[in-house]
Amino acid sequence: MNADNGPLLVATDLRKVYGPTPALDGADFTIRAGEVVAVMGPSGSGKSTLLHCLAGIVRADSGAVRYRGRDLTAMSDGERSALRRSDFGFVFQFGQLVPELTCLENVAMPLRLGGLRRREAEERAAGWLGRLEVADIADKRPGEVSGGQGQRVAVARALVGQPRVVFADEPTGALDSLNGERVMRLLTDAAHDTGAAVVLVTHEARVAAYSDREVVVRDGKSRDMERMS
Ligand SMILES: Nc1ncnc2c1ncn2[C@@H]1O[C@H](COP(=O)(O)OP(=O)(O)OP(=O)(O)O)[C@@H](O)[C@H]1O
Repeated sequence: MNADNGPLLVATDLRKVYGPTPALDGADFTIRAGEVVAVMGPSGSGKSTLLHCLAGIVRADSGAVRYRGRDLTAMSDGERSALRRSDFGFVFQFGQLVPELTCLENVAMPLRLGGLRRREAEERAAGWLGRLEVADIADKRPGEVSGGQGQRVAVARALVGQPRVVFADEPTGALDSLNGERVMRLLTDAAHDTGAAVVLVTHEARVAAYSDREVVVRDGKSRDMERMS
């Protein structure tokens, strides 16, 4: 199904309430392999909740999330975490690197957790640091590098395991515009090269400009024109 670039991840009529607050109120979403889709909308509209449901971090109250034909909402917690580790990568706004580890060790960590030997994991991690143009800070700890460098390390860590989908929630939110654009260019180039899809939550038009397509969320509702029957 995906070999011919069919939908990779499809969400239908997602609903989620937090107490009296409807965070999602009938949200649809579709992404294909290799596509970069920006999820846009005002603050509090439900963008992050949608991303968390798509990634299987949060379970929607109703609606379906199908990933390569499998319904995420019907999986056990263990199955969903295994899927997240094997198929998904994550980049958040900040605070995602382990402060005690070097940048190289941070990037190698997903591979080490997957059972790869240290030497091979670190060789691959070094390759990704080079690709993200931060090879020179491999031995520094996250507290010793700039915000832009740290985000490039986080992107390397998200991509090192060759995920099929990268979930990025305001990945440039803490960066100035020059560094933000650099991170977006490196993230989208790397994703296009590896064929990974990117779900990019942002409220900034200049960040969304790096996407192939935009989905707008308003009051927990999203319209996805690409939705397949
Ligand atoms: N864990 C939670 N507990 C309670 N309410 C929540 C929780 N997560 C989200 N909400 C509420 O759900 C609604 C949607 O939040 P969400 O974070 O998805 O919006 P957003 O569009 O990503 O916002 P922002 O752009 O400000 O990050 C908001 O009213 C928010 O307060």
